[in-house]
Amino acid sequence: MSILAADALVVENVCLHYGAAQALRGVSLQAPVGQVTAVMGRNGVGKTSLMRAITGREKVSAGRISLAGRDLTHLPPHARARAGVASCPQGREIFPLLTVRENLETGFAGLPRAERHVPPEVDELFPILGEMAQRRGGDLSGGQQQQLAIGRALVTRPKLLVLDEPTEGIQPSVIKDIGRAIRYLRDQGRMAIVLVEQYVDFALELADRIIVLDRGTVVMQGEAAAMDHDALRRAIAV
Ligand SMILES: Nc1ncnc2c1ncn2[C@@H]1O[C@H](COP(=O)(O)OP(=O)(O)OP(=O)(O)O)[C@@H](O)[C@H]1O
Repeated sequence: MSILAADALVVENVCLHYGAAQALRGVSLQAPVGQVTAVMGRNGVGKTSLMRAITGREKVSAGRISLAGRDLTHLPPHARARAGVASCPQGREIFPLLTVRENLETGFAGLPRAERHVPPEVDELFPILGEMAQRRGGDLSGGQQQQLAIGRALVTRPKLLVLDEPTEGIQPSVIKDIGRAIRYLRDQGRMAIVLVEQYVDFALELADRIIVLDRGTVVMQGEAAAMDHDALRRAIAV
């Protein structure tokens, strides 16, 4: 394994079980700050399970997860959030009855009082959130909800941003906005970004590193630019 930046996400030999069924079998990966690490693979290979292991929503049965040198493996999700882990989960989990503004403010919980404001980059990246500040989360389109989920994650000033299929069910113009936002956040160099993505062109456009899972194990990984894209497409083709 290569020598790591001290602020990276490091996943080592993680196993995860649902009862007797094993979803992850010794998965290891590293996601450095200032890079997008895309996790790809067919349906049901364990991508969401890996994201839930990283955010603490599922307990691992073996292995270790650390961020910036801090062991997170046995911390509950709220403690990982305080340690810098933010997630935009599959399904987005917007609070439908809260306003857009209130949804953003739910990100304040783990912050010191002086930092409880929405960072200006959220409005710059997603102006629609300002325009719709008083609308209920449930009234937003899927694409707007995805932007809100990313905005809410940014409110927590994360060191690690986990995005589980942000393009799923979203129209092309909003996919472009989301891609632009991810690229901007990567280039700011303040956070590691882990992206689960089925949409190959979007992943190839954004990813610095790609990891392919199959049946709970890593079957390909490397720098996106150096990868054989045809082999990649074959590895994830349904
Ligand atoms: N809560 C659960 N209980 C039992 N089995 C589960 C649970 N969640 C996922 N699984 C199983 O674990 C395996 C990995 O699922 P997971 O959702 O992590 O895959 P995925 O690659 O994210 O799939 P998709 O692309 O469809 O979201 C699958 O066989 C799935 O059926």
